[in-house]
Amino acid sequence: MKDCQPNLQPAKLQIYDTTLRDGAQREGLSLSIEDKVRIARKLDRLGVAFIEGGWPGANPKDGEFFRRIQAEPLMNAELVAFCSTRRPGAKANEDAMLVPIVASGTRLVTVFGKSWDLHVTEGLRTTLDENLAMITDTITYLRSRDRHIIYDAEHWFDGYKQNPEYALRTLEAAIAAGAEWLVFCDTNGGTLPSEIETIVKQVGNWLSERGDRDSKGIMPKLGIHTHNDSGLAVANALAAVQQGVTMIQGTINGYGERCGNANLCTLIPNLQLKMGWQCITDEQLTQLSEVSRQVSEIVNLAPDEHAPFVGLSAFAHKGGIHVSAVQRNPLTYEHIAPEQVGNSRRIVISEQAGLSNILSKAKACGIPLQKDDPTCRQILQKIKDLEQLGYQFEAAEASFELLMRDAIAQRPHFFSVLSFQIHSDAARHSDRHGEVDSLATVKVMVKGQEKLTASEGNGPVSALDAALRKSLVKFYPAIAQFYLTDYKVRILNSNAGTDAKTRVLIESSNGDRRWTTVGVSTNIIAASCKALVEGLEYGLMLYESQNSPNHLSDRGLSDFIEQNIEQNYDRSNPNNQIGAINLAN
Ligand SMILES: CC(=O)SCCNC(=O)CCNC(=O)[C@H](O)C(C)(C)COP(=O)(O)OP(=O)(O)OC[C@H]1O[C@@H](n2cnc3c(N)ncnc32)[C@H](O)[C@@H]1OP(=O)(O)O
Ligand SMILES: CC(=O)C(=O)O
Repeated sequence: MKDCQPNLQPAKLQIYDTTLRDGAQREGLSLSIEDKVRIARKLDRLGVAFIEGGWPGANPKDGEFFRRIQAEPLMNAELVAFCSTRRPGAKANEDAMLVPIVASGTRLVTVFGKSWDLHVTEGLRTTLDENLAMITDTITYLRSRDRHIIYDAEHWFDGYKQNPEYALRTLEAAIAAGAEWLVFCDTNGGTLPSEIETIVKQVGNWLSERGDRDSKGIMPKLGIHTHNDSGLAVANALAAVQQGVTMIQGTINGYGERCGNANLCTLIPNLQLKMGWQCITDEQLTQLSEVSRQVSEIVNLAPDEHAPFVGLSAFAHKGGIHVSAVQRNPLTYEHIAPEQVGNSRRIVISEQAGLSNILSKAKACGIPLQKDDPTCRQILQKIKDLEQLGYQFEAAEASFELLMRDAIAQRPHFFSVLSFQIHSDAARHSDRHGEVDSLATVKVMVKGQEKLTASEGNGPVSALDAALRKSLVKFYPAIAQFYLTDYKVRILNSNAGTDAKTRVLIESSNGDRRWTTVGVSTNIIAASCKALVEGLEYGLMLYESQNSPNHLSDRGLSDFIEQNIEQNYDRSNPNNQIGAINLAN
């Protein structure tokens, strides 16, 4: 009877990804066929065992997706089609819903059926016996078409709690019809880990006993599918694994209906690194952070920067005490090595920093600073003073690097803004949204020449940005490649009303790298100007370091700066400071 035992101690867990089906049921997420194909290929490389591609026939995209994958099959994962049991009162072999399922050509089909009597009588408005017949009939039909069946027992835990006898009868129907997998679904996401453990254990025992009685029965394998409505989807999936299930269903980044599904980016590392189960290879695990970010890019949702394991901040250290300790031994503040999941350690600069943060950042920028160098403490004090004034450097790493280089007299000087004026026709703006309504005039000192330039824009900051670029591009053609990728404004003391201080964060890009700069002022245009100017300076510094003959060394930027710094540049000269501002409006 050994082969009738549930598979309680497998060598390998099988990851079943449903990003393309349940993930796509998330509000605000919509996938094109091209998106689905790109995500499927990434999942395939990541090493998941199964990819649920969608419900063929439910919409034209899903059918087309299966055709596309058939034409160029996956390398590792097995593609699975998803559908419900047949409609009440119909026959499976006559149900039009099942035609595209068979036509999708997959070996495996996941059929979801009702386990909860309430759903049968209320959701389907049919009888309990008819629901059993729907399960039997659908699976039998698909088996007759040579399909192998994963049976998703929808609302398993709620159904079992309300009416265990009926819930078990639905499983019996699925097993008798030939389902190879039984997947327990916490569809409403309201179950607690302790309940999951108890119920999976009871059902596992029931299956074992039943297997002992039924000598011809092939014992199905068990799976888990959890939703996150109580914030417990991952914990619930882990609880089920501890009770012997071997298929784990989930989605990348936890996308899914309502609050989402079990997040595979959290589940896989926990299973593999904490519990010792092999899900994907160690090498594939190192792709996890990248896959998480790429998928969020494809679905056009901002990545969760604080996501466990794969988030940008998952290994970011901000407190000076943490940074100091983590540099001595990463185990002090890291539960795993970030590289295991393809993430990396980051040191964040802020008023919470200590010397260790500064030294670590300086090293990363190729700036030779020593702990006993008094400049180090001066930089730290300056950060704390500026953050007190409203600056924030943890997001503005480019501004922080410029500040460090300033402190050690290694900041290259490209230009200075002598003055600027902006004229905004706000009345026109409200009438004709999006049209040019602002004019900026900028006077800069660049390579010994004073240049006065004017430019228009569809707002004061856009006009100022355009005027700055226009005045500089002749001297620094690389500026033509720079563009703004993000502009964030935060009012710091809103109780001061229109006198409030404003912090502006500007993200710039050269198409290859992105960098962020910060400006603070009671005048939003002055704050924007500071951030814009530093954005241009940092971009030029990057460009010239990469294009200087010596740039290929690790210290490319520092070498470049040492060679190019304008020793005679006098920062105490008021003409070299930004801030001579006149606003016409
Ligand atoms: C837990 C889950 O996430 S299950 C997956 C849910 N995913 C989706 O619903 C997305 C894809 N769905 C669709 O595109 C559509 O709902 C379709 C094409 C499947 C069905 O569309 P429609 O025919 O318009 O039905 P509708 O969307 O109103 O769904 C209700 C119908 O589904 C039936 N149904 C619901 N669950 C099941 C089931 N397990 N077995 C059989 N029928 C079911 C209901 O009885 C009802 O049928 P009725 O209208 O004949 O009374
Ligand atoms: C099948 C499924 O998606 C669920 O029960 O949540």
